[in-house]
Amino acid sequence: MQRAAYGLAQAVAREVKSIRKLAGASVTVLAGKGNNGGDGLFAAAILARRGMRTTAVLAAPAVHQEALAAFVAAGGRVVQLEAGNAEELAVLSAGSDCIIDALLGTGARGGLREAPAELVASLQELRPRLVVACDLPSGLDANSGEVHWPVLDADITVTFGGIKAGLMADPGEGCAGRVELVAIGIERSLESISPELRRLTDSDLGTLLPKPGRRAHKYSRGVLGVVAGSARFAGAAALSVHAAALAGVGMVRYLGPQSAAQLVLARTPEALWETDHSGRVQAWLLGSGVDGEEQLQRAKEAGALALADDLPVVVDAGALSLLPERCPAHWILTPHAGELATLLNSLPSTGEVKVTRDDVESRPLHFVRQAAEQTGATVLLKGATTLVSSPSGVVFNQSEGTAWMATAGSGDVLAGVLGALLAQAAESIRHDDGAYAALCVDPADRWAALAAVAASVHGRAGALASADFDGGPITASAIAEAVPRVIGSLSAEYDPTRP
Ligand SMILES: NC(=O)C1=CN([C@@H]2O[C@H](COP(=O)(O)OP(=O)(O)OC[C@H]3O[C@@H](n4cnc5c(N)ncnc54)[C@H](OP(=O)(O)O)[C@@H]3O)[C@@H](O)[C@H]2O)[C@@H](O)CC1
Ligand SMILES: [K+]
Repeated sequence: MQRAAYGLAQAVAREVKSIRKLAGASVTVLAGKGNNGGDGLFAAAILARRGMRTTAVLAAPAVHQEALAAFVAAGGRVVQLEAGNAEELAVLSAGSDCIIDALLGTGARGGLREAPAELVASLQELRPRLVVACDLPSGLDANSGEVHWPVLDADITVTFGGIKAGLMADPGEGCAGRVELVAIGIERSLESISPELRRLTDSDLGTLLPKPGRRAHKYSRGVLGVVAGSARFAGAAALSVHAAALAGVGMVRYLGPQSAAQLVLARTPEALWETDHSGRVQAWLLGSGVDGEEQLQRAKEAGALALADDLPVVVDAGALSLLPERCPAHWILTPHAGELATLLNSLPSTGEVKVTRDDVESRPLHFVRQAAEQTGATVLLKGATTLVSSPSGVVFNQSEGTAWMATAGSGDVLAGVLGALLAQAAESIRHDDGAYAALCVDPADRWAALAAVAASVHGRAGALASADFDGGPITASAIAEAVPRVIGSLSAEYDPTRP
């Protein structure tokens, strides 16, 4: 507890010092009855000894006794939250330079209630200057990221021992601000526990990104078959094919109506327009912008071929209604929240109660796992934080993008990037050359890991494209154009171990 409190106090002191002098600055700790409140009070005691004006708002009649005694001994002021004074204390708290939210931690059941809920709801409206959450924002479920409102949005969450899954999955991640990890001596014992969620780092991405061998040629690099776009949504075809080409695929075979093919070839002359399914491919991308009987039929035929040949497939948008009864794990579905709700409702196993888009947005981790388990496919749920669930229940998540990426065509670019990675890795991933094993990714979860690589590359490309405009808005085309730079920055030019 002392290590946790010290780490929390250090983070608060650093942040306050970036705005004003520490001595004389004010901090209010909102303290609940459990050890989370204890951490907050011990941290505030350290800050009081460093010259800060400290106030503790006690949210329960009895709080951590030792921590309260330390706080009082350090000169802290104590006020008791009661029915009737929540608004007054919200105004008092919002006037301080920093608020530490230590109401509830990992021992919470459900969210804030009664006076603490009123206090936090009022505070949220008052927009405090700086909020630091102790371990996690109070009201957030540490294991799932589900949120019991009201929650005080944090600028920084200082979390102890390990990053909780709830800080990496929406909507929780959206309330947590920047997450900082403080070591408290339990890290070794956590190593044997398999994590609820995995996030790939720069070096993981560098390891898993497919790279050509030195004597590679276009066919050995992987060919992607694409059934995307339609006369109505020709742009989706152009974007997904272009993104696939930029993500390093050996070649793209495009199947679709002439009007869409013209746009595809104008944008990506490297692609081939095919009029039947006979050309060899290593992976398929089906569905982005697919509309109308004729193009749906092409997607269906490609899906049947992929099943027969045991090839990996990206199943996007319009093709999500074409799933076989049971998909293999190397079929990667890429729905957004609304599409995932529709997909779940179409499955016989979902039952009577319909899933809505709001349900998926409130419990994305739960529903992405459910979809993967019920379909047998790997499911990539698009969002500010993208979650990828393997049918085994192992979930990866990546969150490198920017809000500007919520723009038309962004999903088509992601589908293209993922298709390109699948085509390149289709062979090597099955007999892992060591890369997946080195990262402790089970064979069953390799497809999910590769999909997470695609989500990360896409997110990073969006962030990079926006940075080119000083953080300004971007188009889906700009995301695609940034993909080679992201891949270049993460991986070597070629793999010396491959022919
Ligand atoms: N684990 C570790 O190794 C370390 C943990 N550390 C710290 O401990 C924190 C976990 O502490 P914790 O277990 O005391 O839980 P916490 O959330 O503070 O209090 C829960 C208490 O409140 C109550 N309560 C429950 N729900 C409620 C609700 N909705 N509304 C109101 N009350 C509610 C419930 O009491 P009950 O009502 O059951 O009597 C329960 O006893 C963790 O987040 C981290 O900060 C660090 O110091 C480092 C080492
Ligand atoms: K907290």
